[in-house]
Amino acid sequence: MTADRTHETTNGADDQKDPRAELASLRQSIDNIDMALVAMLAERFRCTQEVGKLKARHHMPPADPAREARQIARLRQLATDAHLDPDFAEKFLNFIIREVIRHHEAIAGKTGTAA
Ligand SMILES: C=C(O[C@@H]1C=C(C(=O)O)C=C[C@H]1O)C(=O)O
Repeated sequence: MTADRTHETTNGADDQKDPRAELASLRQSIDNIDMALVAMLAERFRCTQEVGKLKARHHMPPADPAREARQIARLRQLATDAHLDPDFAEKFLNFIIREVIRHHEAIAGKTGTAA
């Protein structure tokens, strides 16, 4: 995409900015945020894989509903404080946790008592 510079202005008013340049700039920020999200998710899954191995070794259940309830309450409060929809934040965390539990079940099934 090429930005058309003919609409550039020096006063910075939103309605006088080149909309294509503004869109490209916002998309650059979105791409940076997505990169950080992927890095953070990868790091979270690296930790939860270790938890899964630990649990399998010590015959602990893959899921911990009490811990999840505390996390959801905390995340909902954080979301509210950040002006993010807490229902969306809860759904997002539940989606991730379901995947983690699936990994833990797979680790327990694979490693059995010898993990
Ligand atoms: C990671 C754990 O295992 C499961 C996954 C959780 C998570 O992804 O945050 C939380 C609780 C457990 O159901 C844990 O027990 O801490």
